[in-house]
Amino acid sequence: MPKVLISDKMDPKAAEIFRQRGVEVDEITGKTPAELIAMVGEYDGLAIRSSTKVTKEVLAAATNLKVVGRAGIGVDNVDIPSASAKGVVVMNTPFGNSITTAEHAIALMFALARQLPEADASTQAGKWEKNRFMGVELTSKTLGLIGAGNIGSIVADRAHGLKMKVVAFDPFLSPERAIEIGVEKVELDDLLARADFITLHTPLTDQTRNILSAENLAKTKKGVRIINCARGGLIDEVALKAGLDSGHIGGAALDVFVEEPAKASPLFGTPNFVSTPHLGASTSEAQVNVAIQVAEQMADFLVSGGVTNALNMPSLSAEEAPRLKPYMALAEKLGSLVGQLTHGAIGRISIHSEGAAAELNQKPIVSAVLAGFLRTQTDTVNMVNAPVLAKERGMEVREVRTEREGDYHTLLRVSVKTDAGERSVAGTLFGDQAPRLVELFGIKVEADLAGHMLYVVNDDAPGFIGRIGTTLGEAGVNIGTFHLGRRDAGGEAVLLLSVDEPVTAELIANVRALPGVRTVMALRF
Ligand SMILES: NC(=O)c1ccc[n+]([C@@H]2O[C@H](COP(=O)([O-])OP(=O)(O)OC[C@H]3O[C@@H](n4cnc5c(N)ncnc54)[C@H](O)[C@@H]3O)[C@@H](O)[C@H]2O)c1
Ligand SMILES: O=C(O)[C@H](O)COP(=O)(O)O
Repeated sequence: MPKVLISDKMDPKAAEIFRQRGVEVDEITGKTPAELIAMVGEYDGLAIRSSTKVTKEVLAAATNLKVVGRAGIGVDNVDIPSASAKGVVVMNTPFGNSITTAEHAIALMFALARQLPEADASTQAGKWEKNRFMGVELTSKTLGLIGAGNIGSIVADRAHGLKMKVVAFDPFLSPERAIEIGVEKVELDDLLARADFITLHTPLTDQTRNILSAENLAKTKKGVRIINCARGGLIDEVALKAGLDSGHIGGAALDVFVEEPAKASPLFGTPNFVSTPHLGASTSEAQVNVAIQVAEQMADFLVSGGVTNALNMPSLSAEEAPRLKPYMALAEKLGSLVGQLTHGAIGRISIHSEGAAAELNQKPIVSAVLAGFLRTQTDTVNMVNAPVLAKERGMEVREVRTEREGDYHTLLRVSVKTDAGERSVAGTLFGDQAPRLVELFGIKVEADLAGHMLYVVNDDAPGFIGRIGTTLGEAGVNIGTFHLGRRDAGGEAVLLLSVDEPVTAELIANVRALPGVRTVMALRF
């Protein structure tokens, strides 16, 4: 039974779903990195929010880990390259807390417009400072969105209801989408110059880090109010403090900080500064959503191989998984066969799906071919890291589909281009389930690729089969299956034998010494 650790505070629905789906679950929150490292080895899955840092060190200690599930959106607390290199799938729940976070941004915008936290503190202190607090209306003001994805577009929708004009800076926003969500797409400098309120909704990347730098803050309209419910690090906090102190910035509300937990920011106590402790996603509705989603996604993956919302692997629905599974087994075997039979650098690998195979999601099939191929070069490859490793090794990966059926109702062909030319192998599924090799380097064969095998290329001549049978018999090696194919009578022939025990170097030497033998190799599947 797979075992999952929930290491951050999560709605109880998550544990309930794991148990219902046959996944054992421990909930242990608040552990130090060292404590997490000591315990993570026993788990197949790790369910987290933003507190648990899934570092390279944690991943190195996670010897059984297959999946990290983020109940939320941001995955900047997960070392995704290290997870991919280790073959660990990383998934998030990209929509479960979007509305809640957008609402928090709107709440902070109101808090700034009417100085609600300061007015509340003063009133509860018995001061009744009615003349001290003078707010601004939101109606007719310009809201500048930096990032107009899921959350940014919900903020835009709510802002329209408040009769605000919305301008957006997002290099990846298409003009059509901008029209659809009712925003004016602008350049950053234009936004900075025009916005009365600015709200940030981008991930933290090398391009967005410090997007509100001292220089850019200086380009804003005097009195601008700024809200950040996305990630600390998008705003230069020192420059923000200076802008608030000088009065150029009329107010700032941060839900997220460069250092979290933020316990001693120089911004604390600054007039017109409002803060919350990373509460963007903290509503009961959002927490139930993300807990249910993450548990279902992780259970799907651990129990039936379905992949949803993975950041480092193609999606594969739990419904698709059973249909794709035999294809992935075939793809991995074909990849492994060409990997074992090919020597030297590979310039290009092509994966051609024909007939029924062409109707399927190709990404998992391609990943499986690459994993099978690269497993002959490295032990650490799997479906997650295979495309990355192939790229690192300079391999060009081509995907071709032909929906028309050829000789077989379904066929996968894997071709590799090396210095010696292009060679290909092809396989089908018998009864839509059992993988079978049907072509090997242009020669028709029909073989099951399983266990220990002996591959022989020889001259097609009478008596050869008897001689090889005798050689194996004398070595005490039992033959399981025997598959033959030949290019033409008297020409090149191939022989694929499955044997019950590993093929020894001595046996290979004995077979190689037989008359007419051109190539002998041991294969393992
Ligand atoms: N405070 C919280 O509790 C909380 C809750 C949920 C999400 N978040 C954070 O909010 C952020 C946005 O979430 P989302 O769901 O809207 O993500 P999203 O991926 O749907 O949208 C992000 C948008 O940023 C845009 N973008 C990327 N690079 C950009 C750049 N250089 N300049 C301008 N725009 C750029 C993208 O094109 C995209 O449209 C994430 O970082 C997420 O972690 C915070
Ligand atoms: O990216 C997110 O989903 C938010 O930052 C929420 O983080 P949390 O789950 O720690 O509240």
